[in-house]
Amino acid sequence: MGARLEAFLCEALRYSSFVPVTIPHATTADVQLDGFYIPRGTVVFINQWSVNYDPAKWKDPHVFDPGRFLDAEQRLDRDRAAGVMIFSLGKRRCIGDQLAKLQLFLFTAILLHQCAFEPNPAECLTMDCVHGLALKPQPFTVSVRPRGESEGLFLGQLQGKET
Ligand code: HEM
Repeated sequence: MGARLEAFLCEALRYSSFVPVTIPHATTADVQLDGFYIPRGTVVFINQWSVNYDPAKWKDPHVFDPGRFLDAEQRLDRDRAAGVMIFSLGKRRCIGDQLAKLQLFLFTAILLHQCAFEPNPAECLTMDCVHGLALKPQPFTVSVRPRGESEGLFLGQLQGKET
């Protein structure tokens, strides 16, 4: 279960690429890179979206497929997971990446364990987003209800039993 959730989150980060380009930086010296000359003081971004949708790196990049991160034994393929670029690269890469991944895992696991989600049938779901430094989903509504009431799966009930 843990590996499947991790794979799902990797694919959500790759597919959404919700930080499509990184914070701008500038070169501090003239740079020669892959045949390109970049003069000192040039503003540069990393296009994370293009890395996450590179067909040479990802099979069918426009398909949402968490299974691409699982190996034959259904374990998380850590090399492949590390290939997703959302926290940038280099000296100024995000320092909160491990904390962010941990929070995403716990947050999603608890929500999925405790709640059932249903989309609003009156709304048409879309991957179109509101553009900015980070991409945000278009406004949408969702029904959330507690899961497993009769089975006593609620966190509060479980905690109540322990005390
Ligand atoms: C999924 C969540 C997150 C994403 C996608 C993300 C992504 C990024 C990106 C793309 C950068 C820019 C790197 C660059 O300048 O090239 C960045 C920088 C940074 N992030 Fe995050 N971040 C996330 C969560 C967090 C968290 C939870 C923290 C702190 C606890 C954090 C702290 C920082 C800091 C301090 C920088 C600036 C690093 C520097 O300029 O040296 N981030 N992040």
